[in-house]
Amino acid sequence: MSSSNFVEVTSPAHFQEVLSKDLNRVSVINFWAPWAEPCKQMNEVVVELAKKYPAALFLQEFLSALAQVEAEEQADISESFEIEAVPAFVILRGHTLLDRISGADASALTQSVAKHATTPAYNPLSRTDNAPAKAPTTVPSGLSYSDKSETTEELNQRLRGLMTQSQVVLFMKGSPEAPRCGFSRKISALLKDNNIQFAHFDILSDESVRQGLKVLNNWPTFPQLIVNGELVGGLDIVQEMVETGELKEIIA
Ligand SMILES: N[C@@H](CCC(=O)N[C@@H](CS)C(=O)NCC(=O)O)C(=O)O
Repeated sequence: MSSSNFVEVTSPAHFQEVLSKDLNRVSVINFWAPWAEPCKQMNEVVVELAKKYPAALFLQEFLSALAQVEAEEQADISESFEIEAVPAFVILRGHTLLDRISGADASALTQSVAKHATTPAYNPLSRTDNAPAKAPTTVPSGLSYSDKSETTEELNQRLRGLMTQSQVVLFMKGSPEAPRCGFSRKISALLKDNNIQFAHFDILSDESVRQGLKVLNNWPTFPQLIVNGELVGGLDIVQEMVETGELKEIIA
């Protein structure tokens, strides 16, 4: 049995080359990192899907870059698909985006692959009617704002409540046990290593909190560490404050 539909991506050039070989072929890109526990389970799902759909291509994109501290070292491929946490999946036909799935949602991935890998490619040459050609489906990027009808004032009040739920609160992607971004993984390990007790909030679970905190704290990224209700900073600042002993001072 051939397993040539299961491919480890080695570079952006390799990725482009593989996709360009057959523009009608459906590809499933698995963005994963070894330190993110949910990826292990999803990798197994991907192996099974690759067996079930031999005509589709399953590309494995190992995101060591998301685990690194320097944002500029982020891999080009994950950046171009705006991958902000692992695991994440992108489904393409040729270079056309068909769907994206964020998180360890095995059933959403299975359903999406079943839908796209078995739908024949749209081929304008075989059309027999005069209906206008349909554009490929655009899929929500997963970045949509929460549909809660909350005023800015109410949101800020909720954010202040979350920021003061404990002396030290970490707003992060995922949880300390299952971080979904390298920066969040590093900061929670740093706090644990320094025996700092902290509460955490997964900003990927609430888009209003995610966007609202950026504005309220005037800080564009996560993680955000809050001490005594005030923003201290992200990973770089906290790392520095641990080294100088300053963090322990403000917590004591
Ligand atoms: N140098 C930053 C790195 C953090 C960072 O770049 N975070 C990005 C990627 S996880 C982020 O939160 N982007 C905004 C977002 O995802 O909403 C730090 O010290 O914390």
